[in-house]
Amino acid sequence: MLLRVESVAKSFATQEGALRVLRGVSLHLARGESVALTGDSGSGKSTLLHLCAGLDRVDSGTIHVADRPVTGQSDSARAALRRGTIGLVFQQFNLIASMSVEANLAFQARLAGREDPARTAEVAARLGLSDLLTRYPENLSGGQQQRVAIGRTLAAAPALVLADEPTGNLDEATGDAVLSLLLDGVAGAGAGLLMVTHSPRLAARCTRRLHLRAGQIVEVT
Ligand SMILES: Nc1ncnc2c1ncn2[C@@H]1O[C@H](COP(=O)(O)OP(=O)(O)OP(=O)(O)O)[C@@H](O)[C@H]1O
Repeated sequence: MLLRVESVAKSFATQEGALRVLRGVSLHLARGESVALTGDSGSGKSTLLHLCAGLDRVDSGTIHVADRPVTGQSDSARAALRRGTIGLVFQQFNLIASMSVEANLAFQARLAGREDPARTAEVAARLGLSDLLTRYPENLSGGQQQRVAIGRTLAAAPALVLADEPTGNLDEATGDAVLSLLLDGVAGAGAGLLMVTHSPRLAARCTRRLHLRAGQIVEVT
């Protein structure tokens, strides 16, 4: 199993006391699956994604990615797992402003120890970025920037892609096109995708849909 989340609980301390955001969340995601995670604003979607990425710590429960534990690990061990196995795509494109598109595309693969110019070129071609390689992020449209962010992730060949509203900053038509590239790229690589989205329309394009309600997962069929 590529992603295994078992009975995860997470609270945040607030001025009104502990806010129990996740109350025993379990989910499984296999290779080749794309799973949409929907839920009302504040239901804990981003919190769950961050926990899966090892960017935050659970209160209780366990998370494994590619059979390796995320929970109960040191910050550096979680960072190493993230670098090697997980690709992150956020609503904010998070490109490195001082680097060209080509350097941005290669950056994560290098961090993962998997720099592969042929794969990077192929990903660039597939995402329609081949003519933009020498540009800098500030000279790209939003849709182009997000294609670079997705390309950067795919060029590193992660087993699991975690995406938080990856098309949230894009207009509908551009977002649809970018999501197609993300879904095709993940499926083509035999990876798995967990994608947070507000949009039932976008969620319907994934192979499976989960909904967070009152701190727990409900499967939507
Ligand atoms: N570091 C934090 N400290 C305190 N509260 C937090 C923290 N992070 C998140 N929260 C709270 O936890 C709840 C869940 O937040 P989260 O961002 O996971 O929701 P979400 O479902 O992704 O929401 P949205 O759809 O609006 O992005 C919210 O009430 C939020 O205010």
